[in-house]
Amino acid sequence: MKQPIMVGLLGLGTVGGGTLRILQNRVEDIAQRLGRPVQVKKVLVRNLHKPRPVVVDPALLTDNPADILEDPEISIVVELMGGIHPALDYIKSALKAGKNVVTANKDLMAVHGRELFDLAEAKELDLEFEASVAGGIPIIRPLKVCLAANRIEELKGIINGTTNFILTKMTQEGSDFGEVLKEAQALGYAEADPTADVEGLDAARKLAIVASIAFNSRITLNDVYVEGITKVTARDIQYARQMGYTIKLLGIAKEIDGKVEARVHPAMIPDCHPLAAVNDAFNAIFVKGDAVGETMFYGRGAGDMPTGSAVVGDIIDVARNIIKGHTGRISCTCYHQKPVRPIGEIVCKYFLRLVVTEKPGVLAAIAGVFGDQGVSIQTLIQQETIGDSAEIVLVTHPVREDNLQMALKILSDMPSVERVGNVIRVERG
Ligand SMILES: NC(=O)C1=CN([C@@H]2O[C@H](COP(=O)(O)OP(=O)(O)OC[C@H]3O[C@@H](n4cnc5c(N)ncnc54)[C@H](OP(=O)(O)O)[C@@H]3O)[C@@H](O)[C@H]2O)C=CC1
Ligand SMILES: N[C@@H](CC=O)C(=O)O
Ligand code: NA
Repeated sequence: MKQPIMVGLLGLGTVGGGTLRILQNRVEDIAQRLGRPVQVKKVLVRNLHKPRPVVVDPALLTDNPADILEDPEISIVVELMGGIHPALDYIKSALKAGKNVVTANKDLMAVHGRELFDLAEAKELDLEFEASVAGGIPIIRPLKVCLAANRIEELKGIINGTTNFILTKMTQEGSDFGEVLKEAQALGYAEADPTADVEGLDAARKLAIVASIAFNSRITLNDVYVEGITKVTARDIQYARQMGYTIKLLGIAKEIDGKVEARVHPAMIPDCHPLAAVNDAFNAIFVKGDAVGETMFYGRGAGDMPTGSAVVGDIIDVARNIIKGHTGRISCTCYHQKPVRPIGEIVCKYFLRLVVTEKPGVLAAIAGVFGDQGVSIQTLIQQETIGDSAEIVLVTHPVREDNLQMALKILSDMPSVERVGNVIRVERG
């Protein structure tokens, strides 16, 4: 057997554990596929004495990054630590030292992607990151390779497992938000800081990465409009069900008239939409291309083995490129710089819940404000009296977001409007 391809792992937590387990389980098959074995030479961790989720020879573990970054035998560095620092410096050092890189780190790729690609390109090295978006679901390579013939028009999907798990349990079992979040953390779905999941940042990072590839234009985290799920209440879910809708945290990116729109927020989607049936920690992404039409990618978006599956797929691909002497073949595909459409310019329907003082003429006054701002009401769902107040629940016709926000601002300043209960965008499908 020929010399092994040597790998250094940075991190042995949830994803590192899954990755190492798959490499151990598939060692012979991988060697057969490549004609050369892949061997993990060192694994960087913070705490050498912590129990590990996988059987690992203690001699492999190190807490010194130089044992990997400065080892000339290691040709693939696999970064599974997460966060920006020190992961960014380690990846840059690896690339500068001529090592190929595989990473699952969306925090980094959504902000520092350009810089890392420039380094990799200059050295003709691979920088692969399939696990960074939608865990085990193949989406980066399909967009870069299999769908390269298309002009992508739209991407729409559920790209955060933790929030989908929480919303599913709240919808199906009426569970409490905090309890389900703890469960998602125990299952290894959540980020080290789960605020990134529930506030929509994790999904926004993933959307920035896939939108950049889909529209061949660099979209960074700052370009993505973000709202998380913390304001979604049992009452919103109950109204959605009554109307035949399901609430999901969606990532949506579109190119319209040369501008790219990228947003992450809770959305109501019809129960008959395929995304409404994507439950628990599963993810799904719709991609619409001008030649292929609609495609949907579905699977597990988080967890040790599914994410490890994507990481090991990248390792095998990089190893093959090393063997054939053509690393760096598929690099950055952002050769345009398209303007980003501000959220105020989007047009959609809105579900609104307003709490107002119960007295004659209030509904007419609200309708007047909407009329002045060009917001037309499609359906008045409910007007329920609660003590001295009334809850008005309605869905608008499609309207520009700027107009809706102006109407809400005027309404909030009216003494008879006690509060805006919630505003949720309604996606038609
Ligand atoms: N969890 C998931 O389902 C998914 C995660 N990802 C991404 O994968 C990456 C890893 O996530 P996950 O496995 O969940 O994270 P964990 O927190 O479970 O694991 C992180 C690992 O990195 C090590 N580590 C962290 N910081 C340092 C440091 N400064 N020096 C040395 N070692 C360090 C930790 O060491 P020690 O164990 O000693 O503390 C630990 O082994 C992240 O970028 C995440 O966003 C992507 C898709 C899905
Ligand atoms: N925290 C993430 C993990 C995968 O990227 C999620 O919940 O989807
Ligand atoms: Na993926």
